[in-house]
Amino acid sequence: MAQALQVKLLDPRFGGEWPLPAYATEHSAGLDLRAAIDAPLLLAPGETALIPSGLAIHIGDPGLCAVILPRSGLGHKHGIVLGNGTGLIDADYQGPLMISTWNRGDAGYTISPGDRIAQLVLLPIVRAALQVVDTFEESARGQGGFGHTGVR
Ligand SMILES: O=c1ccn([C@H]2C[C@H](O)[C@@H](COP(=O)(O)OP(=O)(O)OP(=O)(O)O)O2)c(=O)[nH]1
Ligand SMILES: [Mg+2]
Repeated sequence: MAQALQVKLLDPRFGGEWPLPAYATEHSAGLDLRAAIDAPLLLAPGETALIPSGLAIHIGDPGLCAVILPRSGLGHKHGIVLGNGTGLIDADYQGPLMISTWNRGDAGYTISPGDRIAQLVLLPIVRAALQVVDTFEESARGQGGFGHTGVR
């Protein structure tokens, strides 16, 4: 069962030379985001560029968010990941979806107009109603973290 999601097509190439946003396979979790640029963009090693997706969404439901994630092929083979790690799209955001694209690799990479350079995943979330306390009920983990359970 798919979740209705309002989307504005900000770039006129959608519905023409670019198909409407769609999931690549029947059970893909991510909706690929395209580089809505007008000319090829060479990202030098270490360089970051904020690339428009040509889309705007309005999630609206505070029980949902969306995240922008790298595509594994671009990330692993070409070092093209996100400058902000993971993009979080708030349910009340109505602006253009932007992709912070970072070349973490050691070779230049050229992004062409319309390339699918990242992906969007819609996720359920729970917002916290914070309760300030002085102590927590002791848990087995306590304050252990950052590898305190070892690696083997
Ligand atoms: O990769 C991203 C990350 C965020 N956004 C948009 C959607 C999101 O709802 C908004 C704010 O994102 P975030 O909260 O991460 O940025 P901020 O630095 O906290 O900005 P703000 O103070 O506007 O919340 O920016 C994008 O378009 N792409
Ligand atoms: Mg924020």
